[in-house]
Amino acid sequence: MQVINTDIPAVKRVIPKRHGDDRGWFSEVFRADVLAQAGIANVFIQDNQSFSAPQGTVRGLHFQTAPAAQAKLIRVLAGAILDVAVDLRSDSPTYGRSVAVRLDAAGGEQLFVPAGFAHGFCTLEPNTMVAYKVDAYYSPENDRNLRWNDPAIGIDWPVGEAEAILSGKDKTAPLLADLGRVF
Ligand SMILES: Cc1cn([C@H]2C[C@H](O)[C@@H](COP(=O)(O)OP(=O)(O)O[C@H]3O[C@@H](C)C(=O)[C@@H](O)[C@H]3O)O2)c(=O)[nH]c1=O
Repeated sequence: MQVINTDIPAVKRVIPKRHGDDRGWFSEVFRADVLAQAGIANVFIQDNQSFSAPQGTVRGLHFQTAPAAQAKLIRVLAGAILDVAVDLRSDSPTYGRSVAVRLDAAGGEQLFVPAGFAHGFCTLEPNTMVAYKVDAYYSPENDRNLRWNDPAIGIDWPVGEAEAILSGKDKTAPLLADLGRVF
């Protein structure tokens, strides 16, 4: 398992090793000790899974505020996504900047997104299944969102507003400038 910093070093790519043979492959997809050595010592306590039928589904951008702020470890079980993290740490030199990484079932790469970031993804294939671990329980009172295509963030999404499929609440999410200090 390799752990590689992205352009925002707190967000990390996690690349599990695959042991291939005639049957297929075997992979350790979660190793607390290896991740801790690489600076990911979070205790994950909830596993989530979502299925998106249409390609071009956008979920996000989402985060939970304190005391329920969540770190997430994301992977794709079927299909592919462009996975995005936006830095919302107000004292960060990269505040408002984002990183985007392709995650797919074929490659098995994962993304670690710490607390202090908004997270979202766009499905790049139909019938995409995403699984992620979080280190704080779901808390509807602390659940917040941020506009996926806020020009102030400038994420290079693979779909435009006309094609993207979003939940009602994500369509009308606040802009970064209207969020205030959240972390
Ligand atoms: C996130 C979540 C939702 N729910 C419920 C609330 C609602 O009725 C239904 C669907 O919720 P949402 O529309 O928020 O689901 P979704 O848009 O898939 O939300 C997720 O998006 C990605 C990008 C994330 O990063 C996640 O943390 C989460 O916010 O599931 C839970 O019961 N537990 C949870 O942990």
